[in-house]
Amino acid sequence: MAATALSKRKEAKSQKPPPRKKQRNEPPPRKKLRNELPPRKKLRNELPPRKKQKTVSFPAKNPIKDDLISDSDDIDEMVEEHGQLHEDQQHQGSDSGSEMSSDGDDPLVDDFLLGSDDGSGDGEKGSDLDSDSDESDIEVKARADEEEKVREEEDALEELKLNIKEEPDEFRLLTKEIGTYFRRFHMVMISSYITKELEEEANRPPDLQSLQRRIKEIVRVLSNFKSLRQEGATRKDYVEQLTMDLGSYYGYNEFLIGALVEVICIFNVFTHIFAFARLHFLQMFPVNELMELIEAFEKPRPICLRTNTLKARRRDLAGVLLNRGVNLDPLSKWSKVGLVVYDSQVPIGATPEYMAGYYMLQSASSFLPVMALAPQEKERIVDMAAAPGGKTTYISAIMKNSGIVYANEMKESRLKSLTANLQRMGVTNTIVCNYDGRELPKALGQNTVDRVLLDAPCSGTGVISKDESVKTSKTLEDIHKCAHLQKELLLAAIDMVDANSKSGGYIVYSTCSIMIPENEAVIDYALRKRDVKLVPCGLDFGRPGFVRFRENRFHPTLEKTRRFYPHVQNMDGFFVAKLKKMSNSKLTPTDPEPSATVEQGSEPIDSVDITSDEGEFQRHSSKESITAESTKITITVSKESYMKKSKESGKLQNGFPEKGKHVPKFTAKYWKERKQQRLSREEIAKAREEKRQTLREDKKKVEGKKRAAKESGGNVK
Ligand SMILES: C[S@@+](CC[C@H](N)C(=O)[O-])C[C@H]1O[C@@H](n2cnc3c(N)ncnc32)[C@H](O)[C@@H]1O
Repeated sequence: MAATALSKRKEAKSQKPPPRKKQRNEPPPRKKLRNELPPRKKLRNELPPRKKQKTVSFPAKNPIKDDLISDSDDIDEMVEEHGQLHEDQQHQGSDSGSEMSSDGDDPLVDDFLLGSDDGSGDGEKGSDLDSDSDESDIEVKARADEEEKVREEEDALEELKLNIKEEPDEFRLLTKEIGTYFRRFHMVMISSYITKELEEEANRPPDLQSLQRRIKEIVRVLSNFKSLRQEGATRKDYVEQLTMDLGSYYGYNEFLIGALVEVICIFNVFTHIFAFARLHFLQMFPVNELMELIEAFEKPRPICLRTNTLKARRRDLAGVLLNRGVNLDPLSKWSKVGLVVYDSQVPIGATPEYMAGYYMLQSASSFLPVMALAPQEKERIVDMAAAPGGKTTYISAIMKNSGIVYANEMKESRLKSLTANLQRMGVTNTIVCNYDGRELPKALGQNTVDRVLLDAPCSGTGVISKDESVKTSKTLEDIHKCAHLQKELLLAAIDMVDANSKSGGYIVYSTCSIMIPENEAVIDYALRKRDVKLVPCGLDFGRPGFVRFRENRFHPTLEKTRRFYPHVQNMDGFFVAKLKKMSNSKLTPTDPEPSATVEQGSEPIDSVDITSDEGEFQRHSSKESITAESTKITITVSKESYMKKSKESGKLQNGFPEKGKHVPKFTAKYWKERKQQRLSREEIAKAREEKRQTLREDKKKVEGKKRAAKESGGNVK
């Protein structure tokens, strides 16, 4: 019966003009809900605020998903417009921009209760009443009363279920732990209900509406955990459930949604002054930021174009395009050549200006690595992974077509687009190569070029809005593979650069991935394997790179790298690092601590083939190594012990431990040892001070002698 009543209502709704939010948040049973749902004001807090688009707002790709963060902005207006909305709905249907969720005093509820004229189930019932029937008025009324009674009973049952799993104030997190909790108190029915629910949910296709409701609720609880938490449930329970629900709702595989949660959490944990330990992660779970990131991946980024300064000036180009009906603006104050396109009456990739090579269609994030590279005229530069040439053509433009750019692309099929773009843009200083980037040092020579750009092949986890398949296609193994290739490519890039270049000696590494193993871990690896140091990217925005990941500690200078996020900069997720080559020596420098040299009789750390990411040792400039040698202080770990340790603890692969293996690399013991090494530093300082003291005394003696000689009128040698 309840099903019939509900389906009637649904049928009726479907005949209405498109009431967006109404459809999504199909109202729970009517009368009861009106009284029991929390007041609408509460809802404002439960939803993460929508990040205002900086330049241009785009239509939501998926209005249902959009709703998760947009509701909060609209609620106030909706409250105010309630009366008006109700009227509008009656007169024109409900396609007003002001939609709301089913929580709170939904106008929909009133609408229904008042018996809308939309041909809904009630409408049908009304038409029954009005029809020419042989039944008397009393019989009809009695039947109606009876039906109403039955419906109320069914509603009450429904409501009971809803109270258990859906309604905000009565929200219950279904976890096995909670099941156990109830079992402890012999509440067998509830316990088995929870277990059954969890099992059933795992086996059926995702119910988007209830997932959406639950996500909202968990977000709300996590935002005010102390007062809203459910007895017996830990924050971890909520976070785990949220991660799973976000995965199902937005269509991510388990690995990737977990990785996103981690990226956001690490950032917040380690940039908050009070967060000293990873444990704090759950105490300050940045749920709003997570929602913003995930939502940002659901929306396209602004369309941008880069003026080709070999052929045009931005002002002139903007004028011509405006005349063609392209609505645009300068991209941002950090770029002198970028334009952002709001909308266009012509296909922006097929205008005569595009064909003539006056501009390149390019995402804003793609400008960044080239800006960091800062090419100089007449230099020799390598673009190691160049197709389709967005960055190569920018480099050549900055160089004003002088010098040489080696534009390398391994995939033959992609050479076409690369050469076509080079031609279209009027680039004449480029040699196109077709090598595996790892072989390039052999082909072009070691220590022969001024700068290298490695815009590395990557997992693409920063560009989910462009390629949704990333959500489900990427696995831990893919990240491993990418990271491995990236490390090899980066070492090759470093090997090509001449550290003695008058104008250069730089390597820029970038990816459109937000995975730490593809970014910070790769740079940290290079720091350990070559004589390079990180320098500022020259980009005064973006977030600093991570200096820790799980049990890893990266070199502290990793904070000079830059991360860009769709929900923060309204750009694709991106990573940029700039390295300066300090010497052409391939000998990997030793520990950064000036106090550290290698144990007598053991191989240098550098000669260990570290295929994994774990940076137990951080690199140092050759200068530091010299200091280290001169101080002759012993390091605590040899190659043998390193290998032994790796074996014992299970290797980290590209920053991730092998499945099922926990790798406690940076243990308390390790840090204690480091501290002890630091004590050695004090010894060095003491030695230095003693030396200075001796010098001062020598100087005094000489001065004394001078004075004496002066007084006696003689000379002192
Ligand atoms: C991120 S895309 C480069 C985009 C390009 N820099 C641009 O701005 O237009 C990475 C490129 O690396 C190429 N690639 C993959 N493996 C490579 C390797 N081993 N050596 C060189 N290039 C490789 C891919 O075919 C792809 O074209």
